[in-house]
Amino acid sequence: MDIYADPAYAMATEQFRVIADYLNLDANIRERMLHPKRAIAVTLPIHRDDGTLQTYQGYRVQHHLAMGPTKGGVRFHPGVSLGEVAALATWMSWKCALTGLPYGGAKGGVTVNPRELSTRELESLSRRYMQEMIPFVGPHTDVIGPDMGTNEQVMAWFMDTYSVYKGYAVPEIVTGKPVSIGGTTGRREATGRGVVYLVERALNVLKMHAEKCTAIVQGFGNVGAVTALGLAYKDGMKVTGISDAFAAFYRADGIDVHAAEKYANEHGSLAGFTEADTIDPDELLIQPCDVLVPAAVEGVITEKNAGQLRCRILAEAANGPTTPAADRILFERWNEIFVIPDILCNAGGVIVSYFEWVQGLQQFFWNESEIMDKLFRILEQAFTAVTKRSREAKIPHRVAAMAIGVERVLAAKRARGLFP
Ligand SMILES: NC(=O)C1=CN([C@@H]2O[C@H](COP(=O)(O)OP(=O)(O)OC[C@H]3O[C@@H](n4cnc5c(N)ncnc54)[C@H](OP(=O)(O)O)[C@@H]3O)[C@@H](O)[C@H]2O)C=CC1
Ligand SMILES: O=C(O)CCC(=O)C(=O)O
Repeated sequence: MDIYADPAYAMATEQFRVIADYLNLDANIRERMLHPKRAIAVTLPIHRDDGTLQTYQGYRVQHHLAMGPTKGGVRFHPGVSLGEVAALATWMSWKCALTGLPYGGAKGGVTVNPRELSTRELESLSRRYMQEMIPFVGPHTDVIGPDMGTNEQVMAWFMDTYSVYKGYAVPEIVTGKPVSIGGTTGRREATGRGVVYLVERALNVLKMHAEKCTAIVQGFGNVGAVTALGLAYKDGMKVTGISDAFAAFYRADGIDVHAAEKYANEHGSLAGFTEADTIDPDELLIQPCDVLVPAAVEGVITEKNAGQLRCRILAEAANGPTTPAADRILFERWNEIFVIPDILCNAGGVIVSYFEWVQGLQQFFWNESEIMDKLFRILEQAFTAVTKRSREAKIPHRVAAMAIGVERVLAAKRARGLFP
């Protein structure tokens, strides 16, 4: 659809076409399954600290409503567009269905560089975004969570704005919020810990030993940093490469990831980190390693570099890191590169968000080991289902993962009589 014209939406559309062909879906069903149910675009005016009024563009896309409320994060990033948000919402649908969560997919975003805002400006923007969304979201309609550029504090402002409007605390409107206001233990680390768990499962299938492996992680935010720390200090891997939006680093003998984390926390980015050599960010992705983890933006594995990747496992922690053209190359290399597709690889975040929502609705809280046990059980089921389907049908992991998700959404829509 033209209103969603964007490279990310073109990717989501093309990926869906591959699955629809594989599942032999007829044309009417394809249309009905792919296009988002609702798209909301809002203008967000805020007063800057210098007294000027500035407007930002915000979005929320709710992909389908057949299985429960919609669910997904809100992204604050300069590259946000309606089409990107629609793509991310679509991927959320397949991810939630693959992992058995009772949700349709959603995503939100604001076209802004949050680094350019003061804390007061960021609070104003976050509150205004939630104010504009109040008619369209709710604990049983659409449940908001974090994504790139947003964090626990932003979730707390969202929750407070919604609760003040309602007149009572509604923690279950938002997940990824601080534990002090009804957040869950384990959400902050959930996505990265899920990535680490799935990498361990892939190593197990490939009969590889973590302590003999090297890893490169692109992106050093919530997901990338937790993943790099887990691979290094839980699994004993040598992390030879890391990067963020400002700089990329490589060290064949291994990077001290704790030192990098400390540096990034103190300086706001990895730029200027001296305990590894700088490297061109594009070159970083094609260095030899056992595990490559893109954990930043979409479309970084392309037809240009897919043939040059020298990893054994590609763990897609980011949403949509691999373009369809790159995918075709990876399909040909599927005996060389074990792909953990994004909708499986980064599902730990939304799974623990689901636990947070359930705990909020019940006002009954679980401890961290209960959360992690339940998280790993769901990831294990999804990993087993994807690899089994792939093995039996001789299809790549992404096709298997998406096919399971799409089939489940289709089954729900059929059961409700949404198709004639
Ligand atoms: N947070 C979550 O729970 C979930 C996140 N995801 C996905 O994981 C990915 C990362 O999200 P998250 O960690 O939350 O986001 P954060 O905002 O916490 O971190 C993003 C990281 O990516 C870096 N980055 C941005 N652009 C580039 C680039 N072009 N090259 C290299 N690094 C870059 C940022 O650098 P800098 O800080 O310098 O800007 C930052 O280190 C996204 O695709 C997101 O959709 C998926 C599931 C759940
Ligand atoms: O926890 C959430 O709802 C956000 C998760 C998310 O946005 C994602 O999985 O991409």
